[in-house]
Amino acid sequence: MIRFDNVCKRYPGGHVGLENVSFHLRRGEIAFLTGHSGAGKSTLLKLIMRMEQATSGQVLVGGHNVKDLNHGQVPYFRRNIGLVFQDHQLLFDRSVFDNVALPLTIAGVSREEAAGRVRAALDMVGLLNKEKMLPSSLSGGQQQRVGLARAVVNRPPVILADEPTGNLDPNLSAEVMKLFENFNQIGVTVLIASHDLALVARMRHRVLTLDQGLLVNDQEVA
Ligand SMILES: Nc1ncnc2c1ncn2[C@@H]1O[C@H](COP(=O)(O)OP(=O)(O)OP(=O)(O)O)[C@@H](O)[C@H]1O
Repeated sequence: MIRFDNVCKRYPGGHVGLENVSFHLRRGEIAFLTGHSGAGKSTLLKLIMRMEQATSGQVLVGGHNVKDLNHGQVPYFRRNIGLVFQDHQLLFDRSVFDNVALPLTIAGVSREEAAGRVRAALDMVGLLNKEKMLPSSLSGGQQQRVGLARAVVNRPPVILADEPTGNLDPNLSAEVMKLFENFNQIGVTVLIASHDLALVARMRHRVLTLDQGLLVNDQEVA
């Protein structure tokens, strides 16, 4: 589903983002991406999203080489990928419902059709009874779950998460990780960047480890 073949990324000024990285995340797989600050985790996720382009090597997502996408195809390509961030980037003057509906509104889905999908997504993250509330009245863990519902409302085949539990305490982090596992169990391919090594170890999934742009470890779970 996501394949990197000898991918190098150099930023202007010669900064190394990634150095000769190769791996294959199969359809329906779940994996973590770890490494110290600056190791290249965000760079790797941005290359999958085509927010950055490889300097050399190939990035394939769903069998498509992302470098072949033209400007107009990129927004459609990105609808296949649900994104979850540490700071969840919610709109604080809109209700939970409107926040989750946003990707559907942008895609031109009617409000009636959107309503069913939004409620299904909120149900999956356990927030069905909060749809009319403003994000500011929710806890940090609940806000992160709104972000997760928004990421999956389009039913994307892939979810990418960048430090999704960075601001959460250990119990809430475990709850959010459980939700990623639930999505994975219904067939979604999931890649989660996290520097929380203890949490990653407890989850017992494949771990890709970056160090100064190099993929130094790719550990499958027995
Ligand atoms: N736009 C950019 N221009 C120049 N260098 C960059 C740019 N973005 C990232 N880098 C460099 O690429 C390297 C990898 O950065 P990246 O953000 O991918 O690391 P990371 O593992 O996600 O770090 P963190 O955990 O701190 O977010 C770093 O040396 C960084 O300084």
